[in-house]
Amino acid sequence: MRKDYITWDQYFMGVAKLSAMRSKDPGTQVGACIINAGKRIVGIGYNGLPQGCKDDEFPWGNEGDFLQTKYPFVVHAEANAILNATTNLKGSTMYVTLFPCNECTKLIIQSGITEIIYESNKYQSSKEHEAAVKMLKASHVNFRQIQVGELRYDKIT
Ligand SMILES: O=c1ccn([C@H]2C[C@H](O)[C@@H](COP(=O)(O)O)O2)c(=O)[nH]1
Ligand SMILES: [Zn+2]
Repeated sequence: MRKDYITWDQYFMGVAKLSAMRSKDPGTQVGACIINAGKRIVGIGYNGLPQGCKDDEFPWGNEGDFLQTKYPFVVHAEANAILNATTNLKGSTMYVTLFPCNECTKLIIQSGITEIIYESNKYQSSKEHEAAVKMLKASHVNFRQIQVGELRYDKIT
């Protein structure tokens, strides 16, 4: 039997990372993968524009006038994963490449997801992060950080 197979955490975070690679955002690419209690993938998403909004007709910058930035337009990866879900999400787990913002946190809680496994926490000193953590704790949604590193395509044969 092979001994160097990947763990469930590496597998599902790997799927989230693969999903993030579909993002057109030049700044931050985020991917999310939701699994049910039976370790089946039930939702997947990345940060991108809503249906019908063409990637080359909207701004991708992050500075200047609000309407000239991506912020009012991009659907967050977690929201897309929840909206793409194929089943009820009660008791499910979300793997996400970036700690969810406060807005995604509300959706996660309301959808019934009870665990978040994330990798990057690059906005941990923001007020949004503080609000997200406060809501997650109040709602008893568990969260933990894992580091799985870079996806290696040369390992796929
Ligand atoms: O919970 C989150 C938070 C952010 N995102 C997306 C939204 C944007 O496309 C990028 C953030 O861009 P920055 O240039 O790092 O400000 O990440 C998300 O999908 N989920
Ligand atoms: Zn968000």
